Amino acid sequence: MLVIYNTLTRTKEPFITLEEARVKMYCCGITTYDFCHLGHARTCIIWDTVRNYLEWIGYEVKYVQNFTDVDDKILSRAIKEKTTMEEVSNKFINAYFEDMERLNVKKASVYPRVTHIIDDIQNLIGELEKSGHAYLSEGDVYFDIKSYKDYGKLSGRKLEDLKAGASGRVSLEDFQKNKKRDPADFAVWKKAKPTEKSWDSKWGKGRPGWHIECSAMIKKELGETIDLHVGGSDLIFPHHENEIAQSEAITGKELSRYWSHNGMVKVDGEKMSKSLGNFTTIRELLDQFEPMVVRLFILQTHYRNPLDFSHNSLVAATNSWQTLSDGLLFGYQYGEKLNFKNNPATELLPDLVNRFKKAINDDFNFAGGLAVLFEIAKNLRKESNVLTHTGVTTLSSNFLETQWHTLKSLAKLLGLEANQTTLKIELFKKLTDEEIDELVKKRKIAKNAKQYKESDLIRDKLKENNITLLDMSDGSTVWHYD
Ligand SMILES: Nc1ncnc2c1ncn2[C@@H]1O[C@H](COP(=O)(O)OP(=O)(O)OP(=O)(O)O)[C@@H](O)[C@H]1O
Ligand SMILES: [Zn+2]
Repeated sequence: MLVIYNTLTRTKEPFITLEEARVKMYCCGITTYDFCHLGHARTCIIWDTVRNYLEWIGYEVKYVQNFTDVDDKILSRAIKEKTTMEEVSNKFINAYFEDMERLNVKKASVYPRVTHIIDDIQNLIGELEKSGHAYLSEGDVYFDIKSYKDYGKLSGRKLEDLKAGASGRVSLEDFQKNKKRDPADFAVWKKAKPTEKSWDSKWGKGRPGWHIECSAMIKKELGETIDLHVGGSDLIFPHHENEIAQSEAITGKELSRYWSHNGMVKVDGEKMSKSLGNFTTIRELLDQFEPMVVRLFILQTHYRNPLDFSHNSLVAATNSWQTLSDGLLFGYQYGEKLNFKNNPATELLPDLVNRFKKAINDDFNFAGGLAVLFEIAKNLRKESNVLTHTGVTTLSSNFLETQWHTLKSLAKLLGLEANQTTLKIELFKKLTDEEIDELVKKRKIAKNAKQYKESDLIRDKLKENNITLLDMSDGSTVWHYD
């Protein structure tokens, strides 16, 4: 039985869905004003893996992730680059998909964008206003926090603390100017300056506030109550608290049964973030490390804990990936010699599967699941050494194939794959310098054409031949033997 830590109740609870065998899941996505960094990658990889797992244990999952494509930061970038918010957003949404594909993050079922659902957002604000939960003030519409008695239930914050501005995130300015009734009231609709991109509304020209978009998107795509709402822990307050207030004030029903939050990626103890300038973009990272190394690095730490990023921690993950990929490549290397049947319907080894499931069923302990995979990978590597040195193995071919198949299937579920390629590079064959140069050239062409799967594959294949590539700042690539 799967149990999940619920931020709302601060306990682990059995996961029981609203409808049998179905999960309605929502994740707060990115604001589209820059390339994604490792922090964003963590959030996306964790919830992608959760979604894969839920599907594997038999749920049909509708997974919705939004793009915030209206925001002050997008606007200021558009002004700086003399372009539109739409252009800026499109560029970074495309970049997002490229990065995620490389990290093996599956596409969500739907990606709503703020600019596509302005009508729904306005309708929701209209409902809030009509029911006395929101009020118009000088062109802005604010949510009236006092009108919702449960405010603070997710974060455990008290309204009195918020009033005192204790959180440091509540703007007192509008309150002091008498625009807001309460310091903690937040904007659901913001009046636009004449030069800004805006939409007509009954409150005048303006744009939606940040929090209201998620309430509107959830309602539109998933309904009044969902099973699982996820996101980074930095969003618990105020964003998720405000989502709850807006949605529940109207429906009187809970917005989500379970609230799950992943910990932050940190650098020297501080959140990796654009504003602090301590971030490493996914693409920068993938110039140095294989995508699977990044994915493994993330899954090795429990999702609720903070994750410290350093170059050395990724080097350590590279070594772990080497072990795992040795196991994952076993059948490709020796399958022919050992007469593997390659039957996709091969049963997985039940004992290993049960241990893997037991770990993950305990609040998505992927690290526990990985421990099972490492055990299999090490066994296979041992056999691989025996085969290389003696040419024979004492274990039955059937047993080895089932182990390999189990490893491959469970690793795939975690998004970890060491696929054989259509590229004709023979494993462990000594490549000539010319062959290596040719492959480096091919990789560059693939990279320039944004065919990252292909370019990553070439680098991985060279790595398997103990050749490391270094991308230099002048755009050239040099290689050396490890
Ligand atoms: N350092 C981090 N570690 C883990 N998750 C993060 C981190 N930074 C942002 N996220 C998550 O990524 C998702 C998208 O966030 P969003 O686009 O709002 O980022 P952001 O807060 O603007 O980023 P930044 O703080 O770098 O400006 C959210 O679920 C958020 O919780
Ligand atoms: Zn949200």
